[in-house]
Amino acid sequence: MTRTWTPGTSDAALTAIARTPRLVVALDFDGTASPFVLEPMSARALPEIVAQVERLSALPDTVVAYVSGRSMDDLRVITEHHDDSPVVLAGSHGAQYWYPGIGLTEPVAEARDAERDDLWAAVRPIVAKYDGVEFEPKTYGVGVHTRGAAPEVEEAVFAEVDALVAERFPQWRRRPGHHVLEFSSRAEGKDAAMVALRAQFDATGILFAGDDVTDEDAMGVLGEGDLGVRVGEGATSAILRVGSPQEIAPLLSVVADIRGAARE
Ligand SMILES: O=P(O)(O)OC[C@H]1O[C@H](O[C@H]2O[C@H](CO)[C@@H](O)[C@H](O)[C@H]2O)[C@H](O)[C@@H](O)[C@@H]1O
Repeated sequence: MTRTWTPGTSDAALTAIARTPRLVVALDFDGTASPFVLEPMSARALPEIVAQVERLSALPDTVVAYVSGRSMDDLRVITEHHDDSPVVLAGSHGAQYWYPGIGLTEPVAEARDAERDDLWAAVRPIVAKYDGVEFEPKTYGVGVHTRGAAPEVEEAVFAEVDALVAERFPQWRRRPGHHVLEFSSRAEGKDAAMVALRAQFDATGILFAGDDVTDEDAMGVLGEGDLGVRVGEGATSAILRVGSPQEIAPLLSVVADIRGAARE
């Protein structure tokens, strides 16, 4: 049963995750660390969340990761990430990883670049026909954005792209999101990212926060000792729910306060 967390209140689940011996704090980016904006590459994490990410990253046995559907190159830009950062990145819904001291890890499977280029070439003219619809090239596929489009336009362009992919690229994974429809040649979801981060850092607990359908892949593999936090409305298997990205900063602050005090 999901319960709503209100900033300024205590919660046993936050206390428990803060006290886990080796903690990974994994944050979805768009809609969780960053409020939605019209232009995808202008999205940035809220400054108050960045401050808590820095606090948590400085604590012993504590790792912070952004786990996103963005391609890694774009994720590094919008998180203002640098080569000396302690922050881990998982991009392309868990198909790409950047670790401190290691950098970008090798892809675990071949990219299907030629097929992806064919997909781009087929999708671009569809997108161009509709007002307010944008094309996002992605390392393993494509995103079709409709945040700036009328509802009937969104319905029409998604139907047309769906029909194209069903006919020519039927194996590609479909992911609907907030005013975006994506297709990827890679099957990994954020569940894979939880497995990878747990193994990489020998985590005894993962705090994962996310706002979207794709984030429920991650929520679904959290277990005893972990904590899922859903941002905003929607069906979820998370333990806690907050109203908006603005409530993620106080939540992280509670965890950092308890964890910092326990390690003094
Ligand atoms: O896994 P996430 O980090 O949540 O990424 C999911 C998709 O987010 C991006 O699109 C969303 O955010 C945009 C910027 O705020 C917004 O304009 C758009 O309407 C949203 O759907 C991103 O562009 C996609 O590549 C991500 O997969």
